[in-house]
Amino acid sequence: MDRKERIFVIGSDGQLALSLLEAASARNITLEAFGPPSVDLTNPSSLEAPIRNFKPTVIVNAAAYTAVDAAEDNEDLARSINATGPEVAAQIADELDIPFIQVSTDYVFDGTKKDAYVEDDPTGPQGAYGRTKLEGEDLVLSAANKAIVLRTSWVYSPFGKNFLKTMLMLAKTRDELGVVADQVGNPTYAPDIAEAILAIVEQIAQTGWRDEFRGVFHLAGTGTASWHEFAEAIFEAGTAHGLKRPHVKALTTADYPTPAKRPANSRLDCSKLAETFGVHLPSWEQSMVMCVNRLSEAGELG
Ligand SMILES: NC(=O)C1=CN([C@@H]2O[C@H](COP(=O)(O)OP(=O)(O)OC[C@H]3O[C@@H](n4cnc5c(N)ncnc54)[C@H](OP(=O)(O)O)[C@@H]3O)[C@@H](O)[C@H]2O)C=CC1
Ligand SMILES: Cc1cn([C@H]2C[C@H](O)[C@@H](COP(=O)(O)OP(=O)(O)O[C@H]3O[C@@H](C)C(=O)[C@@H](O)[C@H]3O)O2)c(=O)[nH]c1=O
Ligand SMILES: [Mg+2]
Repeated sequence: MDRKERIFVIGSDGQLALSLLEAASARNITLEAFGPPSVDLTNPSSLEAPIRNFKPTVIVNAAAYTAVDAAEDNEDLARSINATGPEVAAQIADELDIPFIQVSTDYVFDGTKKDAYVEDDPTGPQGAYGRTKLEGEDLVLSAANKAIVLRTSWVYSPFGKNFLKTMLMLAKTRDELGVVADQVGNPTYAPDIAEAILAIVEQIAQTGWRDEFRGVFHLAGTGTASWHEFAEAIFEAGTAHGLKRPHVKALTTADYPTPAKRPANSRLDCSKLAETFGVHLPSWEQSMVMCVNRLSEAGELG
């Protein structure tokens, strides 16, 4: 990486922000992460001074309102964090003539497609979270010429809240639990997303900006799972660390009602990313085992 690169990250303690901090520090890359109250997407006027003072060569937005069910009752707040705040950040990037990387979600799709989704498939969010994230994609692409939207899915990591950590916590107290088996997607390890973003930044630094970099790209872990299969694999990995393995009943979506509707299929075809940037994520099984091992080493499984 060109040592002159300076990466400004919006969001400081989420799964992706923490993964970016770790990946950059391991590689000696200048990257700083900024969150509320100093950089607050609900207060877009807070963005300008910290960004300009930092003199970034690229901005990565790793912040979002990610509480899928709570978003149903808080859509205005979700919109300010997922859409209108990022629009202002993208406008600033455009004024500085630097790339702006926005992270988005598989939940922009309605889930009715049989095959994996490609970037220009029709969207159709099923809930407020997906709706506001889709608005964010459009606003960012309109605001900044050098805008890259990376849609990822089912993110897990040792950090923050995620499905993998929820399952490992439930395994401590439950002999049996039910998990939906009729929603399929691509589990994605946040540290893998962070490595991919750094590789994209490096590619841009090497070749200079190219028109083909602008637009939407799918970026997800390799391989498919249902939430039920993902849970079973997590428990299997846990047994290597002495965790007891609960029985996992396969549920239908109707058996597990939630405020927000989720897509039945949200598998993402990531070939455009591989063709454009040469970036390909590891298999989710491999990364999931690394994540469980890491939690164990940190004493967080006991
Ligand atoms: N988690 C997932 O399963 C998936 C996530 N994504 C997308 O990936 C990206 C990263 O997600 P992930 O790291 O998992 O999210 P997290 O929920 O782990 O973190 C979200 C981050 O956003 C910050 N944030 C919230 N509100 C504001 C605000 N008003 N101003 C500035 N920062 C704020 C939070 O800060 P604080 O803690 O201080 O509130 C937190 O650091 C997001 O764009 C998300 O939509 C896409 C697909 C799946
Ligand atoms: C905890 C739990 C969940 N479920 C179901 C509910 C849901 O259909 C599915 C996943 O549950 P969660 O609520 O943990 O995951 P969810 O919050 O829907 O995860 C999503 O987050 C946002 C931010 C994204 O962008 C998406 O890509 C996706 O990762 O599993 C069970 O069936 N049993 C359980 O015990
Ligand atoms: Mg959730």
